Amino acid sequence: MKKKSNLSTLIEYAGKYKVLTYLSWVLSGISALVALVPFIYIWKIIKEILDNISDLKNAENLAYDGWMAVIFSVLAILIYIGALMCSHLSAFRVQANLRKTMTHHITTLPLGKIESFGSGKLRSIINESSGATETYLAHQLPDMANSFVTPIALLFMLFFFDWRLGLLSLIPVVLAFVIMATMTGKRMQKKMEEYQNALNDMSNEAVEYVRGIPVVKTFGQSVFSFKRFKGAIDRYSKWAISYTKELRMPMTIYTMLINGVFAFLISATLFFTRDTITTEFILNLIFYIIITPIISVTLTKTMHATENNQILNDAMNRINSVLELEPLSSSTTPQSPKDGSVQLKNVSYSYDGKKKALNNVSLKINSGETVAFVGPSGGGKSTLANIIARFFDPNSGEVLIGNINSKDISKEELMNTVSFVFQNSRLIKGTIYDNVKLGKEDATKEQVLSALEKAQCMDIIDKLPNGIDTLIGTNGIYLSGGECQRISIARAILKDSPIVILDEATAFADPDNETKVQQAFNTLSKGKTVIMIAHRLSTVINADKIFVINNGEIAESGSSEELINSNGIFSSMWKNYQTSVNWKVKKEVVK
Ligand SMILES: Nc1ncnc2c1ncn2[C@@H]1O[C@H](COP(=O)(O)OP(=O)(O)OP(=O)(O)O)[C@@H](O)[C@H]1O
Repeated sequence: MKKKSNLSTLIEYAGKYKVLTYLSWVLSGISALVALVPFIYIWKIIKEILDNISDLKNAENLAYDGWMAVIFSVLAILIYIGALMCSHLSAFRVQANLRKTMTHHITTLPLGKIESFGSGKLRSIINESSGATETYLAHQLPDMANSFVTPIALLFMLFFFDWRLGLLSLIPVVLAFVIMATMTGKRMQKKMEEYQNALNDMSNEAVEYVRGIPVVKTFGQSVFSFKRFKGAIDRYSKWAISYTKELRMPMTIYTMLINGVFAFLISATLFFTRDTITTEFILNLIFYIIITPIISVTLTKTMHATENNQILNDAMNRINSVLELEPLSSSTTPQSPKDGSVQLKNVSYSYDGKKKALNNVSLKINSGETVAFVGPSGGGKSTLANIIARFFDPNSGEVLIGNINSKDISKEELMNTVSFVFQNSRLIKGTIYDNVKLGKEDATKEQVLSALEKAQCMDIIDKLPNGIDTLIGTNGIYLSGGECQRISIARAILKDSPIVILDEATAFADPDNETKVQQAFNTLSKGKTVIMIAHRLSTVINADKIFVINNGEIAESGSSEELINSNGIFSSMWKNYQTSVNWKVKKEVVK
């Protein structure tokens, strides 16, 4: 099947408004034609002046022709405005529909894929790339229709008035075209690509540099940290200098040819018509001198058309990179989980198709059990928890929630069955009430307050100016990491799902916060199946079962007592932990 061009794909997004896009081209083309009519009246004016040079009183039509030139100029502008109105109406539709399609598509994607893609990149594609399509459709396309019609009409006019002058004025234009082709060919497209890369590189390094400033300041590394940023600037400037040098000669010749058509015309015609010069010929010559600069304007617009197409292709490639992300499959005959158990059967997963983050993992967690995933950093604990919450589907194997394959449970029911409290909980920009109510749409204010109380959040509410109706994220009202996590726990308490996954924070700023988060966790966990991604061993000791995850596999499993006595990975982690606790205690005593 023939692949649709980016432009036709884009126009489809206008729906029934796409007719306006076509209309804008037609109007813009007509405006280009009408814009040439005043030149004919100018020709008539010059003719009348030359014919009546001895007594200008006889030139009776001067005022009429002058007015006609003005009327047609205004008419051309009005038609062009009409074209732009049509193109804008359609382009805004396209932009809005593209954004809607992309945001809707994002809601169907696995959460893990969105995280991997990067929220910054997604935001930039939704805003900027769709914005680029609006500029293209609203302005550049009608202009391109205009600059397509103008040269054809001009060509016709050039040959109509005097074919010899027409031919002469075309010589520099053809030469300019040849030079333009060398400047926009394949090699130059590659150069443009290099330019985009150098630019991206420089802006990435700039962001990294700014991000790293606190570390740089702390460690007094100002010169070294600037090195990479400077390297990117140097690479860009080297590219810019070589590009400019390469284009220096063709660009100079191009500009001279395109702007010097009139000079060429004068000298060439004077040379060829030394003996046979007539008034009519002078008239035509003046007319050609007036009209040929339009060629340069149109040609320059054509040159930009290539650049505009490149920008559109780049935007469409980015938009497609989002739309081509595969959504989560959903079952046509969804089933409900039978209980709060979790089972994995031979689950494997790889982020990049090469290295396995999980390798043939099988495990069973009974309803109501509290289990902990522990193990070295990068072992696969988070990946395992993400697969259970269906942030990803495994490459092979099955995940059963309440004895039902998670793919056969509707997305809504799965969300109601599994709660995930993240380590770095992010809150949405809204009131505390809005944030907690996300856990249960139809919750009453009393239920929200009770959840906040159970999650040890009352001290947070008390210090906020408007209590639970305080808008967070604005007016200098921000919460600490531990406070955000407690609000998220309140949300999970309100949701009251049978399975809870807790990604434990690695460190707390103060002991009071730590105790409160711990108490909130305990309340949330009551009567639930709890899966804890544990980063600190102190919290896992009471778990019913501990799974030690290493290199994407379950290296050991059992109760803390069994594992401590088995001389395996957990046992050595435990010994290290004990030593560090003793060390801390001794330090306290010495103080
Ligand atoms: N989004 C991602 N894209 C690519 N690779 C990833 C991604 N997330 C994790 N990985 C890789 O998968 C492997 C398992 O990582 P995972 O985060 O599951 O480990 P972890 O045990 O939770 O580590 P930590 O305790 O440091 O959080 C690691 O090799 C990691 O580099």
